[in-house]
Amino acid sequence: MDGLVSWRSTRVPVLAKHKPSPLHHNKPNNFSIRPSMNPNPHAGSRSVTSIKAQQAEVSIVNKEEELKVKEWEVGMLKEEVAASQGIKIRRRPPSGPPLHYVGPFEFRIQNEGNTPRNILEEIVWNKDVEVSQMKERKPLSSLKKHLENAPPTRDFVGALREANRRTGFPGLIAEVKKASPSRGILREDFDPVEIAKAYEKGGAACLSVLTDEKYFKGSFENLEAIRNAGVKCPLLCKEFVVDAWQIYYARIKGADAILLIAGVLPDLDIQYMIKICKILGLTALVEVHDEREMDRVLAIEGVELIGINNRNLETFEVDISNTRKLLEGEHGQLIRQKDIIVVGESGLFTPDDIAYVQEAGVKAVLVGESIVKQSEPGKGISGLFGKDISL
Ligand SMILES: O=C(O)c1ccccc1NCC(=O)[C@H](O)[C@H](O)COP(=O)(O)O
Repeated sequence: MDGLVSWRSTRVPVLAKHKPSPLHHNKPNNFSIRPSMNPNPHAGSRSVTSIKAQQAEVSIVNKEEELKVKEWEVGMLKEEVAASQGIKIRRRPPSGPPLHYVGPFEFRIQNEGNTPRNILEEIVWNKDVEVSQMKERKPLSSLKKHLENAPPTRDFVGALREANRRTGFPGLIAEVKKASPSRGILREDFDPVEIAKAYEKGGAACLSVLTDEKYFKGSFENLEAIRNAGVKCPLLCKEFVVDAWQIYYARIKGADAILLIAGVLPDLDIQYMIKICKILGLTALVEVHDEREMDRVLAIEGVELIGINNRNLETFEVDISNTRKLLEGEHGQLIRQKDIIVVGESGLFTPDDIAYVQEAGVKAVLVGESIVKQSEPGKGISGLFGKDISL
C-alpha cells in the first residue's frame, strides 16, 4: 500500500531531467570540464582536425553545462518566490546544482534535503516526476488535438448554486474516494461508476473524482468512465496540479472542474492556470487552508470558487472550525462582495457538522469518507444531511 497510512519519508525518484532546486545553496561559480573531455596533453602529436573536433566537443559540453546552471538558477528564483508567499511545499527535491559540481549521484540522493518533509511534499514530488513522464508520452501538442472530441463542460458553480437554492443546504460535492494517505482503504468493493450513480441519485450536486493512483487509488480511467456512463453531475478532477498540462489532460478525460491548491502553487501559477481553465471552459476550485492562503487567493482575479480545507495536508489534522475561522471578518465580507462560492472541505460527518459550516458561510461542502464508507452511499447522503436531499 505504497503511500497509504503508513506514510513515512520515502525517497522520491530523481529524474535525470530534474531542475536542481534553489534550496541547495552551493551555486556553482566556475565551470569545469569533464575529465573525459579534457584536451589531451599530447595533442600536439595529433592532427589539427582531431584537435579542432575535440575543442568543439568541449565547447558543446560547456554550453550544456551553462544551460543546466541557468535552469538551476531559474528553479532557485521560483522557489524563492514561492517561499516569499509563505509556500512551504518545495516543488522538487533540492537536488543541488548540476551533478558533476557536487559529487557522485549517491551523494545527491542521500543528501538529507532529498527527503520530503511531509506527505503533501512527497505527493508533489512524485507528481512532478509522474507528470514529466506523462508529458513525454503525450506532449501538449498531441493533447490539444483531442480537445475538439472532448465532451462539453457543464456549469460546476451553477450546479452548486442551484442545489443550495433548491434544498436550502450547502450544495454537495460528493467524493469518489477509494483510499487516502490518512485513512488507508475506505472501501474495498469500490466500483466508481456505481458509487457516482448512487451519489447522483442521493442528491449530490457535483462529484469529486480522485485521479491520483499512488496515494488515493484513483485514476483518470475512473473519471472518464463516470463521464461516459452518463452521470449528469458536473465532475471535479481531484488532482495535485503542478503543471498546466494536467488541466488539458483533465479536460479531455471529461472533467468540468479542477482543483488548484494554494499551499502548492504560487500566485502567478494560480493566475495562469485559472486563465487556462477559462479557455478550456473548466471551473477552478482554489483550495486554501490558512489565512495567508485566503489573503493571497482573494487578491487573485477571476477566482469564483474557493475551498477551505479543514484538513491540514501536511499533518492530517482535521478541524472543522477552520472553515469558520477563515470566513470571519474581512475575508467573509470580501467573499460576499465578490459573490464567491465557498466550499467547506473534509471532516464532515453529521447534520450538525453541515449546519456548523453552513452557519459559517459556506454554500457548498465537499465530502468523501463519511458517505463513501456507507454500504449504500446514496443513503449515506441522507444520513449526512439528516434529510433526503434528492427530492
Ligand atoms: O484525505 C487525505 O488523507 C489527504 C491527504 C493528503 C492530501 C489530501 C488529502 N485529502 C484530500 C481531501 O481534501 C479530501 O479528500 C476531501 O476534502 C474529502 O475529505 P473527507 O470528507 O474527510 O474524506
